[in-house]
Amino acid sequence: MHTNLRLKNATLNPASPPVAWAVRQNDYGSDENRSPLATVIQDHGRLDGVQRVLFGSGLQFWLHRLLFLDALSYLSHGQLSLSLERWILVDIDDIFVGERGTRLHEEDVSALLASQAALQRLVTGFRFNLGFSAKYYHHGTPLENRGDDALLKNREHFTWFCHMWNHQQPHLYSNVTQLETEMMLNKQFAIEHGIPTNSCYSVSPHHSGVYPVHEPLYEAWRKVWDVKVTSTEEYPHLRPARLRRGFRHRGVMVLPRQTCGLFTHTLLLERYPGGRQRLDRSIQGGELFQTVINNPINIFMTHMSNYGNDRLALYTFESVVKFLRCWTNVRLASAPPLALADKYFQLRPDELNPLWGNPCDDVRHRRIWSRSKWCGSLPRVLVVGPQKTGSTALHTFLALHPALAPNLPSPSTYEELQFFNNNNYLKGLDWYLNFFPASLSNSSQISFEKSATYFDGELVPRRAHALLPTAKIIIILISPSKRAYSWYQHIRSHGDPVAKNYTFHTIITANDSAPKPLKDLRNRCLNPGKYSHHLERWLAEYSAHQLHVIDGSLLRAEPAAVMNTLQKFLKLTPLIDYNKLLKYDPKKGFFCQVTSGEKTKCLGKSKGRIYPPMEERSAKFLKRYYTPHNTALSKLLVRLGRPVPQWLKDELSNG
Ligand SMILES: Nc1ncnc2c1ncn2[C@@H]1O[C@H](COP(=O)(O)OS(=O)(=O)O)[C@@H](OP(=O)(O)O)[C@H]1O
Repeated sequence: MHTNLRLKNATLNPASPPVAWAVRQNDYGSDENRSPLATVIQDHGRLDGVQRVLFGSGLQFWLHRLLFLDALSYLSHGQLSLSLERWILVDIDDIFVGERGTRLHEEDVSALLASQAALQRLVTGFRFNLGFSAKYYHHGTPLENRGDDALLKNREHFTWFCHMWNHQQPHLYSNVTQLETEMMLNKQFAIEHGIPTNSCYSVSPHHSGVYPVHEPLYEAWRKVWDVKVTSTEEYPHLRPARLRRGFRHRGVMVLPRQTCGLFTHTLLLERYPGGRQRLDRSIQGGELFQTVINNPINIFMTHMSNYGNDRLALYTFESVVKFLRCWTNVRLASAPPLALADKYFQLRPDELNPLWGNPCDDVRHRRIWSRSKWCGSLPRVLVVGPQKTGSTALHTFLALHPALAPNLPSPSTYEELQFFNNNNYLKGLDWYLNFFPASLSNSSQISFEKSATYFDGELVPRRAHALLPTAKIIIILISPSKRAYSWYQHIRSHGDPVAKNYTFHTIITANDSAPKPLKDLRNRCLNPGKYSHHLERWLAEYSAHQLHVIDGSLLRAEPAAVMNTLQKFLKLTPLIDYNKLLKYDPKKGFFCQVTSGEKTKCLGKSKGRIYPPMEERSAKFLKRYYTPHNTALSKLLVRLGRPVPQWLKDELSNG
């Protein structure tokens, strides 16, 4: 079905009359596109009850894309519909910054106002949003300086936001005070010239400091300008554009910015890269048009110089808006950034929490990443737990290896950083990086981190993979029943009020009508032991060869053998003989680190506690409870070609 002709002659399904179909001839666009395009057919599905919309020529043709969206909405009875509301904000960046000879004259400002008035008739509430760097005010030719004055004279017709005073990239400043001082200069200028200072919006030259996050920028913005919203094309990456997202950090909402094809180097319509035809294609159904169709909220960045000369930007926006109004029913509107940010995160609340990537994994990000920071020392090994499986012992053993370096201890979370699983993550990447000093990245040591709560943390695998995609993940598994009991003893001895009030048996057997604190404790006690479920979540992010599963019973009984295998998995050199480093301590009942001579250094009292054995009825309950999970674990380990630990075989035996 490639032409109208064939389509006309086709009988889609003779037994299913009438077949409604639509034919459109592509009479729009260049000559090469003029051949008849077949097109879209609707099958009412009278024969088999399945309604269909069939496309004859793929989705390359822009109109077909619109029809495809309509078809989805139609066939799903509106359930797969996009709203027709489209929000547009056009930032004009670099006000006063442009080079001499490229800046606005008085007539350009008049044209800007006229164009804004024309756009306001098509886009409700439209106003150009002007970002200024005041250091360059009056730095043009005499005619251009009159252009600067015309902008200021008409200031109340526009909305305004601060850019950097001197257009300097914020990541080049390591000092908040310096940034604040320069922002204050811009603010002073705004106050003197009656420019409004309350938009709560700002952007940064070349996205510097916004993402990857430069903490001093966020701090100075908040202090000087009360910035609550910014925008960037860089989160998580520039490309692909359709995957750009927003996030919130330190109270600043970062919105994704879209590309409109206008840059500082695109000064003239007639010299547009690829020719005017290319820009027209983008406007008339192409990239720019599709961008507005695909994004409910569009923030476009343009530059002062796009509005001078032959006023490329005015042509672009007026044309695309007219085209959209002509060919679609979208309702175009504009609003100040703060209102747009609220709308954006109402639509996408799941994006509020950021997902930090490694700035060094993207060349563009590396360029706007402060020189005073580093990323080479980020951990390449994560010991993820779960809790009470011997993770502290393993951490101590790993730290004995000369090729490995643990993170610095945290004063607030002690030996564990607990970055990926809780609110420390929202403190930002710098917080985490500070535990892995830059000196590590120059040495031959590999850094590692152990936080035993990572294993079952819902968000952890995804967050860890975003930052450490090549890391090796180490998991220790012991009998989930024993783990649950050890955990109960652990929190009880830490004075947990619920654990103190209830027996282990009451907690594990609590049903869903039990009081909430009891149910919560039951879940925290039992859920980490659903090993296969959590392993699958890790496997959804990391490939199997990055995961190493340790049998916790072996770690306890034969740590040297376990460490030997682990060293090979981590490809560590030199291979260390742990038989020389560890020794069984009969008093402690565990292997401990050999210090001098016959002496050993063991873990503290909180590891290897003495507590009564588990009640028989609890052991029976847990064995039944964990059977489906243990069965799934056994199958999973076989599927991965990993050994099935003896404790797992025992748990699955009938005895
Ligand atoms: N070498 C050595 N020394 C001391 N303890 C050892 C060792 N090997 C394994 N274990 C077992 O580790 C249990 C504590 O596990 P974790 O370190 O993962 O606990 S925590 O989650 O970090 O709190 C701890 O659990 P409890 O016996 O219930 O205290 C020990 O059984």
